[in-house]
Amino acid sequence: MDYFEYREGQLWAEEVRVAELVERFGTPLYIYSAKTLTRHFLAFDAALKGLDHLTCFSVKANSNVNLLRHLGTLGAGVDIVSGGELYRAVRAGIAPAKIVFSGVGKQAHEIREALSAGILMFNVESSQELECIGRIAQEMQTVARISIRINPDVDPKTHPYISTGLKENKFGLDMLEATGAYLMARKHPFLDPVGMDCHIGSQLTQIGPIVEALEKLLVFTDRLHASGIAIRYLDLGGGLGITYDDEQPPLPADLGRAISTALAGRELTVILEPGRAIAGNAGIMVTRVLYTKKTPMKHFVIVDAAMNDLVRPSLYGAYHRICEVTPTDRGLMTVDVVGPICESGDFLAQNRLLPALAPGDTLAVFSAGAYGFSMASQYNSRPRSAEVLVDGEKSLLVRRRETYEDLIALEVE
Ligand SMILES: Cc1ncc(COP(=O)(O)O)c(C=O)c1O
Ligand SMILES: N[C@@H](CCCC[NH3+])C(=O)O
Repeated sequence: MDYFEYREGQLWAEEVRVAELVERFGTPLYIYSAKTLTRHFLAFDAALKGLDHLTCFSVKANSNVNLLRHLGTLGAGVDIVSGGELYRAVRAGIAPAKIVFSGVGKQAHEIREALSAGILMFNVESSQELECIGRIAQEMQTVARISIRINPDVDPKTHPYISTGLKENKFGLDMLEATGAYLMARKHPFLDPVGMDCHIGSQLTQIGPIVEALEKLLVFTDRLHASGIAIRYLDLGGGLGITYDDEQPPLPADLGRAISTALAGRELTVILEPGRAIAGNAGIMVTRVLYTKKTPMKHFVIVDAAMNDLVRPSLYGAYHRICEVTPTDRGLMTVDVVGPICESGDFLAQNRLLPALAPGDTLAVFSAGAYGFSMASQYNSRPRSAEVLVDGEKSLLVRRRETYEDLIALEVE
């Protein structure tokens, strides 16, 4: 459930008219709902009630500092995958003790930065990375808490580009190699193996694969326990899907119940790293129709947002619901909604039934709060859009629209 709704013949973001935000800030425009973020974050918190737990929002889904700060005030930790994300998290006031660091290619300077900050733990993705963290921790004379990311070889039944827990994927270690890594870490004076991690994929619409992975991990923690390695943190990653179209993904409460059942009697702190399930339906992107165009084959609606603003349709063929900001009763037409970028892959929707549109109309692209702005680029030298955070009747510009000067600011002329 989210707080974008049609009332009095127009679209509202909480208590603010979307049309008013468009007048103030222009298009393309990302609009987030603070109440929706809160609701989704608290749903995870409630789902894990009764268990020691930490919900670490996945910064890659939406890395706006203001949004991170909002989640931080609710008690969120974060999952980061780069020094840049660490920088954002610290700027947002996230307690370092609530930060976990994932990713297959952590660089030496990023490891140093994370150790200096005092993060909770590194989710280690290879034996070489573990050695590197050990070396750096020794140089810095500090102990690095680590968790090994296990690749459980479970099919998450999602888009192949965002499936991460199959043995052909680059993520994590298989259990044999992980055993060696844990034994190495146990002996190392500057490594403390405190956790076990897995993240099998994103936009998961079934709970079964997560439970299958969890059960494999629990068997492994028992084996390690027998070798004197006590796992304290079990990080199950993110991955819960959201409704873009007609999917009915499991709710955080379903996941919570499955975890509680599987963990019965164990003393583990559970960490989850949701990104999309918290931010996805807490954001929309608004765009304006520039032109319409009829060819012998198709009707095109050319809008001012493009694949540089929201790449998911082009990259994954992803579906995003698109509706008029101010609905009309014009007749329906099948159209492609396309952007100004010089690529045929630049579309927001294909063969979509929409009311006959005209230049100047505004459209809301829903479910754009996760992997929307965070994946935006300046391709075709298009300044990136503005972002606004709405909270009740208040609206705050949390990132201004880029200018032409911004486009070349880092270039050396
Ligand atoms: C390690 C890790 N944790 C968490 C997430 C967040 O996933 P999601 O947005 O599907 O919850 C991702 C992205 O898939 C990830 O790679
Ligand atoms: N970027 C993806 C999700 C990838 C998750 C990253 N591990 C999306 O837009 O759906």
